[in-house]
Amino acid sequence: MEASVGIRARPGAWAGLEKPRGAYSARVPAARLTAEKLPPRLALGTDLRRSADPALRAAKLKASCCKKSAGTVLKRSTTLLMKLSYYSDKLVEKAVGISSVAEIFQLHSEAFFRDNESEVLRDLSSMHRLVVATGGGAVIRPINWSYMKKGLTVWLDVPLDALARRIAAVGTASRPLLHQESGDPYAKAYAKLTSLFEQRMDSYANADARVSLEHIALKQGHNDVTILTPSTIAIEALLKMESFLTEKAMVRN
Ligand SMILES: Nc1ncnc2c1ncn2[C@@H]1O[C@H](COP(=O)(O)OP(=O)(O)OP(=O)(O)O)[C@@H](O)[C@H]1O
Ligand SMILES: O=C(O)C1=C[C@@H](O)[C@@H](O)[C@H](O)C1
Repeated sequence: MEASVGIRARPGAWAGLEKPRGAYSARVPAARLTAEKLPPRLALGTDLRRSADPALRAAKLKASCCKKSAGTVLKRSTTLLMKLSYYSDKLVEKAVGISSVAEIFQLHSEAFFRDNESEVLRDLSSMHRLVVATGGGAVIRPINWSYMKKGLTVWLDVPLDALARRIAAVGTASRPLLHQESGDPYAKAYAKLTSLFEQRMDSYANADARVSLEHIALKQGHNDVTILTPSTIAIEALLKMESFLTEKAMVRN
């Protein structure tokens, strides 16, 4: 996850959640964004097709900017609307017949990976009712936006420090654009993520909705993005998508 929108949002996409999952329940402050407090049409498991909101009813909801966990939650949360969720990196691996992105970069090249990534996104763009978590670099090719914009795009905006900590904790071997043989893994990952983000931030800003983990944490009264759960992030993504659709409908009318 060198990058993250594509909804991998910033390089590194979403989340510094490297701690054991069991630890969260004790540490997570009571979330303000609970399913009960959501408008009924966005409550988890609700059939969005019956929504009173025509924009939501009509939406072919395709969130191409969520990462794997948030994407999975989004799919589960909208079971009746979404049928499938995909992670484009995995589809590229499958298409190429090589089991890791790192190896694809090594045996072929970044350009070869990007060509395959574009083909995967093109194929997904003709499908309906799915959630796609893209690789973080998917944002850099304008053609990919023409595919991703067939649906709703969401930028999961994760602080670079949280991304660097998570990456340093698990190692950079699987992340070809971040991998360094020597040096402090956190410092190297942070420096590289920063330069990638500088190159890509205008592209991430093309997303229809931005979900800032910093903002969610602040709403919950703290500043630790590492304790936000995929469900909390997915709920915020649904709310942001709803706002986007509402504003779009208002402009149209
Ligand atoms: N249900 C969960 N509860 C808490 N943390 C989780 C949960 N699911 C995943 N995580 C953690 O959230 C972080 C982000 O996971 P995820 O795989 O979605 O991110 P990603 O950006 O797709 O990752 P990568 O870029 O490495 O492919 C990981 O550290 C993962 O361990
Ligand atoms: O940010 C990037 O450019 C990348 C992110 C990963 O998901 C992979 O798609 C690949 O490692 C490139």
